[in-house]
Amino acid sequence: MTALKEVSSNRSFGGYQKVFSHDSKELGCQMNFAIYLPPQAEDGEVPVIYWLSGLTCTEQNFTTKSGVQRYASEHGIIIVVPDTSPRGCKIPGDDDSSDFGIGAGFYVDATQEPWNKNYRMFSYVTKELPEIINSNFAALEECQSIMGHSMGGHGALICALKNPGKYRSVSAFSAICNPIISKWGQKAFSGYLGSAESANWADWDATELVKGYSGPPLEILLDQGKADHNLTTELFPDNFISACKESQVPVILHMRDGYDHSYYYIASFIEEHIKHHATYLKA
Ligand SMILES: N[C@@H](CCC(=O)N[C@@H](CSC=O)C(=O)NCC(=O)O)C(=O)O
Repeated sequence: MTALKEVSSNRSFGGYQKVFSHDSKELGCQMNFAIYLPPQAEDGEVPVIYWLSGLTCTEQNFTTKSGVQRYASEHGIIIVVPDTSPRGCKIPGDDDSSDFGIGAGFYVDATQEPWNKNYRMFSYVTKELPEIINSNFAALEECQSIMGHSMGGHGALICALKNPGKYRSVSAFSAICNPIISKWGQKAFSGYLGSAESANWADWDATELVKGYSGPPLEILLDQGKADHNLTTELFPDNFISACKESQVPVILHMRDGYDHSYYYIASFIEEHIKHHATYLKA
C-alpha cells in the first residue's frame, strides 16, 4: 500500500479538510493531493468527486477558494483535488512558462522525450490516485464523478470519455473544450504528444472524443462565463456542444452573464455542480 504523509488537517463543516503527500509510481515524484472528508465518512463509505484544476494551480487553489466544503458536507461526498503536474523532476524547460511543464500537465500521458517518464497525469488521476483513495479512505469504490476548470475541465471530460462507465457524471467550468485548435492545447499537445502529423491528437481532445462516444449514458454539465476573456480564443464550448448533438450525447450548457474565468465565478456555481453530481452519485 502507498504510504501517505499527512501535510495538514483542518476541521471544516463537521468534517476535515486534509492534504497528503505520497510517492507516485506513475509520475516518479512526490505529489500532494487535498481531500475533504465529510462527517458522513466517519460512519461508512461515501461517494467521491475528483476535481482537476487549471493552469498554474496546485491542490490549494480549488481547496481554498471554491467554498466546496459546505456542499460536500451537506451531500456527504468526499472531494479529491490532485496537483496539476509532476513537480521536482528537474526536466530542462519545465518551469519556463505557465502553460507547459510544471502546473500544466494537461491530464495526458506524454509520449515524447523527455516528458514521457514523468508527465503521465491521465494515468495518475484515473488509476493511481483512485486506488490510493479507495484503499485509504471511506470511499465507495464504484461511485465516483469528476469535474474541473479550464485545463482541468477538459481533463475531466477526457477522463470520462476515455473511460466509459468509470464516472457517474462529469462537469466542467470554462473547459478548454477543443484543445487541438486552441493555442494552449496546441502547445501542450506538441510538447507532450508530438506534432499533429505524427500523433493522434484527436485521441486526447474532448470534442473529437465525444463524436465517437458509445459507452453507457454519461451526464455532462458544462458551465461557462460570458465575460471570460479566453472564451473565443481558447475554450470553444460551441464546438463541444455541436459534437455532442451530432453524437446524441446529452449535455447541459449554462452560459453565465458577466462571469469571468476566475475562482469568484467557480465559487458562485459550485453548489449547483455538487448538487448535480449528488443526483447521480446517490441514484
Ligand atoms: N496567466 C496564465 C493563466 C493563469 C490562469 O488563469 N490560471 C487559471 C486556470 S487557466 C486554465 O487552465 C487558474 O485557475 N488560476 C489559479 C487561480 O487561483 O485563479 C496563462 O496565461 O498561462
